[in-house]
Amino acid sequence: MRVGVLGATGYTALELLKILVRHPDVEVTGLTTRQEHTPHVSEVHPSLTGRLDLKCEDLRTAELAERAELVFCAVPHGAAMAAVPELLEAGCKVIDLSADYRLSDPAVYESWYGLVHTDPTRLGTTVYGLPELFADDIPGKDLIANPGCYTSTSILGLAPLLAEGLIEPTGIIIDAKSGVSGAGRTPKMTTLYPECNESISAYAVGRHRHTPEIEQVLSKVSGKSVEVLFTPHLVPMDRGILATMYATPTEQRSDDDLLEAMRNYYRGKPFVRVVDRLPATKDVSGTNFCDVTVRQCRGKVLVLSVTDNLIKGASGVAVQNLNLLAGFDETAGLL
Ligand SMILES: NC(=O)C1=CN([C@@H]2O[C@H](COP(=O)(O)OP(=O)(O)OC[C@H]3O[C@@H](n4cnc5c(N)ncnc54)[C@H](OP(=O)(O)O)[C@@H]3O)[C@@H](O)[C@H]2O)C=CC1
Ligand SMILES: CC(=O)N[C@@H](CCC(=O)OP(=O)(O)O)C(=O)O
Repeated sequence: MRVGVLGATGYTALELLKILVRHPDVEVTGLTTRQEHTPHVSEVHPSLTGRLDLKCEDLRTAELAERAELVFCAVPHGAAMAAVPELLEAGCKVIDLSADYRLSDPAVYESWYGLVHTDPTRLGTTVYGLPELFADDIPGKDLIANPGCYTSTSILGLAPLLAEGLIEPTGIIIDAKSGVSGAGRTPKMTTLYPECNESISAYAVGRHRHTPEIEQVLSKVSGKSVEVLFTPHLVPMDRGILATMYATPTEQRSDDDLLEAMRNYYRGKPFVRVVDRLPATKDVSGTNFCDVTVRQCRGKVLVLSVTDNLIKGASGVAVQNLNLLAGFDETAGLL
């Protein structure tokens, strides 16, 4: 399959390209940037030197659609919805790494993102590309909304317990920590080295836009209205997310019972590992794995979940979605 990347100079694009160049069923045929001087991809991403011989070009959407059968949109929200309709109309399949097609209600999108959605009719019908939950909906689709990084990490930890009715759907606390690459390569004050090194801080308290995404998906999984209090933190490391989550059990159960429920839920899912140990971000760094565990402590259920924000949180799951969409082996390029 010929594939292109819109926004090829960013961090998720780099991780995508590192996976795609070793994918047996894919050829990368188009890369875009808004930069006028058409840099070779190895200038932008030196680690790709000798692995991909292609320039990043300021291609029009229609030109990208001519070069590629499927396009990964690795641009910020807002920019994605400006390109996706034209790509689809030109016959391309699209996997959108941004948040533009994840929420099902345009009004919810507008209130959390502060933007009017310019393609609202596709919300609600677009598949949410978290394969561990929605794999059956992905094959053959034209557009996949790739999940957010905090969201996947949190949802994969909580979904089995909610689906099996083992925890209450309200009062769930998600305390999540992310490495700085989660904020992208585009410079921002908060991600300057002296601002974030040797420091940990919470941000977007009570108003982070992954809140409605987590609630939407977990409500679908549990069949009940799920409410979470989600607090993200920036930690001084390159990559990785740890979500520490607290919930009220519906009845007291042993750790072994809870772990067993998780293991049953993820049986046959190659990228979720239910572990006995307390997982660390290093355990999954550079991989498409999500490691999860669960404990019962002082009358609460405690769930720990880790991912690499750029792989299982973005580019790895995007390739997993490509594999399912196109009928390739689900793990192709990813193990
Ligand atoms: N970083 C992460 O861990 C995760 C990111 N995501 C999402 O993936 C997408 C890409 O993120 P990431 O790679 O981190 O971001 P980066 O900031 O690293 O890269 C974004 C890319 O998009 C291009 N770009 C920026 N603004 C615009 C615009 N207005 N129109 C067109 N192109 C633009 C830039 O390229 P140029 O300047 O060369 O044109 C740049 O290469 C975002 O939607 C992000 O929210 C999702 C999950 C995790
Ligand atoms: C550390 C950091 O800044 N992380 C990003 C989340 C990245 C992500 O998944 O963003 P989208 O949902 O927009 O795709 C943030 O909090 O905005």
